[in-house]
Amino acid sequence: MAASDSESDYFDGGDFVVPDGDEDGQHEGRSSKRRRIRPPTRQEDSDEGQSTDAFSDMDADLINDIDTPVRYEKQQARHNYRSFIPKRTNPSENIFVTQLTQPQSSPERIRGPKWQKPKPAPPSHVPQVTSLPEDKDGDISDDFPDDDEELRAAMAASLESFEEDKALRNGTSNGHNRPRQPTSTVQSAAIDGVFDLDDFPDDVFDSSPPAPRITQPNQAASFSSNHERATGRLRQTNLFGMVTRNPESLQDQDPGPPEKDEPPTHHKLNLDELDKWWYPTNLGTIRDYQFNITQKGLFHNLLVALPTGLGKTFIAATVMLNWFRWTKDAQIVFVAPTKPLVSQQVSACLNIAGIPRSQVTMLTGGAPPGVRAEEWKSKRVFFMTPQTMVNDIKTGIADPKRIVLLVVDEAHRATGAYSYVEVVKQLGRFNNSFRVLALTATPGSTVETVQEVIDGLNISRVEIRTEESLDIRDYVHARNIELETFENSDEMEFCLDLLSRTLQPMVDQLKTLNAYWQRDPP
Ligand SMILES: Nc1ncnc2c1ncn2[C@@H]1O[C@H](COP(=O)(O)OP(=O)(O)OP(=O)(O)O)[C@@H](O)[C@H]1O
Repeated sequence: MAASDSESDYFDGGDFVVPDGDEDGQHEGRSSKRRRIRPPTRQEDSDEGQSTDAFSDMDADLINDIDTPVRYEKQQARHNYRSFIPKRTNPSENIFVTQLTQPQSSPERIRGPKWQKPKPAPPSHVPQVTSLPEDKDGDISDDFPDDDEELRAAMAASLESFEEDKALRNGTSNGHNRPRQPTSTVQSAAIDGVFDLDDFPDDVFDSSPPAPRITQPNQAASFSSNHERATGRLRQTNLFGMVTRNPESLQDQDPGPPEKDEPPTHHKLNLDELDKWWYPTNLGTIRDYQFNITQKGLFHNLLVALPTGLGKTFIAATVMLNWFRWTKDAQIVFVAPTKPLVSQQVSACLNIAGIPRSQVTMLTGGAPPGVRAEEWKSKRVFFMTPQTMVNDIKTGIADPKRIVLLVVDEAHRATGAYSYVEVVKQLGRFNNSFRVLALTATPGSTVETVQEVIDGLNISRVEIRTEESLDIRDYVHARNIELETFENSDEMEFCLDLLSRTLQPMVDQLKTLNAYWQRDPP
């Protein structure tokens, strides 16, 4: 497989290219795919409105840093981005691939070598075998491992194709009209072992892609003449005349998923931004796994299972930034299970991505409904708990049709009747055009639990990495765990006993309500 093929597979079908020069070579393997572009100007963000004070829970430094136009401009200047422009309009297929270092392929495709005895060629193509040595009974000599007519036919076709290749490369013929060598001569050469290495295509000994295409000798010949003339490329065959895989030959056997026939989204799209997506580079090195997962998250309802500390928030912030830019007034909601987590994620996201502060708010149940209603009308990015979100949808404060992206933190909680599931259910009732990005470090201990999360959040694709995954190994720090066991002192035991006795009446009460099953307090 050519290097460019591998790379395009790696980048999800080579969908993203740099439109013009200014290549940035600082990240290996990406020089032709990415370029640094200028940060957004004030003009570009001019429709973002004014900042408000509804963000009272936020980090004071953060607010100081971004709450005035001048400071915001400075903050934007600090952000660096690269933009990626899809070559195709339908950049990725619905194929489940979790290890992006492998080429994308349908899961049902047979991998590894596959060999099938060639079927006999039709009579008109069956070569003469007059030159094959025979013993006195007319049988083929034992010098040949197999006396199979089909095998000889295959070998003849294979040799024929080498001749075609040679003729093509010498430019003496187009391979289609060239005068045919008498078959018996070709076979004699095979028997005498007089192959010229120059006759082999350059890539004939390259390691082949997994499953060679099974082609009949006569098919190989016709493939050669049509395909090679069409593409100007040589094909790779093995000694049995089978054509090995190449991207063109895959098309007829791996059509991919059917085209989706979806109605267009009701969200107002920002046509100027639709042809590219942005990837912040202000954190430093581009990490391949983050880049690949982010790209998937933009186009699929994605469950990301990534160990702690590997930058799930960065992925979320980048997906949010792009949906923010792609749409004109659609809303983005980031839900986290607790208020402290929500607050932490606001700061982290705003520090990473260049979403304008004036469009962001954090809504908690503590804010009066009037304030919340006002925020839902005027802001585009919301950080909140799922319970608040459900309430706001049910009370009509939030318009579920305006939501274009839902980011779910600690997504493993999305089971049973947890509010995450309810949020997705409520959104789905009114809105058939919203993306879900679910983040977790611990997707679940059983397949059933993970499936429940997938079902509960309408997930269509999963990206899982463990600490052993190849593409994250460089970023996982070795842990040195030292275990020390301490005995409780008498004083501690006394306190525990007192606490236990205090809790006992409540535990008994819970037991009678069938809400707790143990005899003693935990
Ligand atoms: N590409 C990157 N380059 C440098 N630092 C990064 C990059 N991505 C993330 N980080 C940093 O790694 C740290 C952990 O990131 P983050 O909190 O997003 O991880 P997480 O996976 O969300 O963790 P948790 O599971 O605890 O929520 C942060 O300090 C963040 O700034």
